[in-house]
Amino acid sequence: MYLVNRQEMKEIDARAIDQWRFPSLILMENAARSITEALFETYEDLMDRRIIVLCGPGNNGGDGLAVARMLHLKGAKVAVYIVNESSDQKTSIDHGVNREIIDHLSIRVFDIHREGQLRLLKANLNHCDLLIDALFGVGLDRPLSALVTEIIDIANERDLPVVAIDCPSGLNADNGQVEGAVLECTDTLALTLPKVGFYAGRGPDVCGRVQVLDIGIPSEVADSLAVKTSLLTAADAKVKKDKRPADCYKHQFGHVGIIAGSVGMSGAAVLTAQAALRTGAGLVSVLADKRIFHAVSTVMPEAMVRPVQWPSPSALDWLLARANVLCLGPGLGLDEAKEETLRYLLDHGDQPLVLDADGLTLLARLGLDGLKEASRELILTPHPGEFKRLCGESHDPKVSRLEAARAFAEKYRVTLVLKGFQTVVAAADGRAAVNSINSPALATAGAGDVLAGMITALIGQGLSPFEAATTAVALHGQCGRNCADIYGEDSTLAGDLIQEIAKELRRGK
Ligand SMILES: NC(=O)C1=CN([C@@H]2O[C@H](COP(=O)(O)OP(=O)(O)OC[C@H]3O[C@@H](n4cnc5c(N)ncnc54)[C@H](OP(=O)(O)O)[C@@H]3O)[C@@H](O)[C@H]2O)[C@@H](O)CC1
Ligand SMILES: [K+]
Repeated sequence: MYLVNRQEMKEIDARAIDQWRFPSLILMENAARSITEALFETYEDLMDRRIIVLCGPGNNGGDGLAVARMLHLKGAKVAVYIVNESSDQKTSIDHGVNREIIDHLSIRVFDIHREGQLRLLKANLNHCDLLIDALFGVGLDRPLSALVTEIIDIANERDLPVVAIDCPSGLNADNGQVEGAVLECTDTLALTLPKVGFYAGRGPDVCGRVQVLDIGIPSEVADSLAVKTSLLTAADAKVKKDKRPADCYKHQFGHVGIIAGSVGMSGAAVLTAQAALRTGAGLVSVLADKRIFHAVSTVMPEAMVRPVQWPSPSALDWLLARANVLCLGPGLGLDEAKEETLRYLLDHGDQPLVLDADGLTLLARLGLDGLKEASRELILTPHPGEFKRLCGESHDPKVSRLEAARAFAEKYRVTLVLKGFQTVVAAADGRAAVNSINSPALATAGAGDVLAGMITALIGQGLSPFEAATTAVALHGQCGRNCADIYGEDSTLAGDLIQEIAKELRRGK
């Protein structure tokens, strides 16, 4: 699903109106109907609640007025407060139309133009059971005024359920930043598409549950725009590849080469390889330090494990001659021999290479300058600490994770998987995706090794690095959610995730 910024959303609305000839009032009416339906679905006792709709002067406020009308006509208890402090009390055209309609109904409508008029709102908020936020949507383009800030502060103090129409007021839909105040919402009902700001900065704290509502704009309108950002949802956890033919053989499904594990970290090699096998890799070869060879090979009879004394160009040549994709790093260690191993691999072979964990620390030591000229596709999977190390001096904590990941991937011509809550995947061509399939169960040792194995296996089966990374990230998140249900968030093991890969892949067929 596309994830849009303000400009893109406005452009989609404008094209729907100008090129697809949808009257904007019809879109507003559709929006209000979808929002009203969602409210009834989300709050079963909606008819018993005392509802306040806070409206701003623009179309977001117009949505609020139309929703208030629909709720009122269904018999709900609604009061409307319209906040408009512009000197001439100007409103958008569609806001004006909806205001006229509502003025002919028996709904209580109050105008607030200045601070002295807040007394009634304050009193009514004490007896309110649901607040609908229609102050500002994607049109918020400057810091909030003192009046609006005060209203938002008063509402936040009440600890009420708050439903945002399109976007929580005060949240910058481009980057999740907040200047001054933001209305803390229980639910955000996003119109047409989710906004980038929900998944950046303060967004995740203030949006609550996000639902995306259809308001009748055909999907072709968004397709006609070159939107480069997407949101990974459950639909992305399905592997987009053909069903295996009846007469298939293992060499059709890729040969994954893994360089991982060290004394004390043999499990990292095992988890990476098992995850690759469960994700459909036809063959998996592991180069493992000879001191952990037995530990790795005995628990994993399905993989080909070669004992190695690092550094070993001959072992790497052996792997390069066989594997069609490589993964280096999980539990590998950081000694000189490993540095030499990575250097050798960067200079030899043309298979896509996934660098994870220690592989990334080694890369940071070697320096990133050569990456742009690399003869192979590189996929880097850092957690925030490793990313900071990779960026070095250029790391800017003020830049959002999404934009930092996108800039890095473009600059170094790599696919970047910036892990964490709402993992970001970015491609060298500027595309990026944010994952919404999260689970605290994934915060466990070895979960990253599993993800690295999954990404590598999917590349081995022919998916592009970006496709493989986005699919694996969503699938991994879904496995985390399944494990949280089965074992609980606290007790999930990385190995449990691997069992879930099998169930999810079967389900996705
Ligand atoms: N277009 C469509 O087809 C559809 C749009 N839809 C809905 O419209 C929303 C976008 O509507 P929008 O563009 O009117 O912007 P909106 O979020 O209401 O805010 C702009 C207003 O607020 C004002 N203002 C801004 N910042 C301010 C501040 N800090 N402090 C005070 N005032 C401030 C600004 O004032 P101005 O700059 O004009 O002086 C203007 O009056 C969108 O999120 C969705 O909900 C749906 O109905 C579906 C169809
Ligand atoms: K809003």
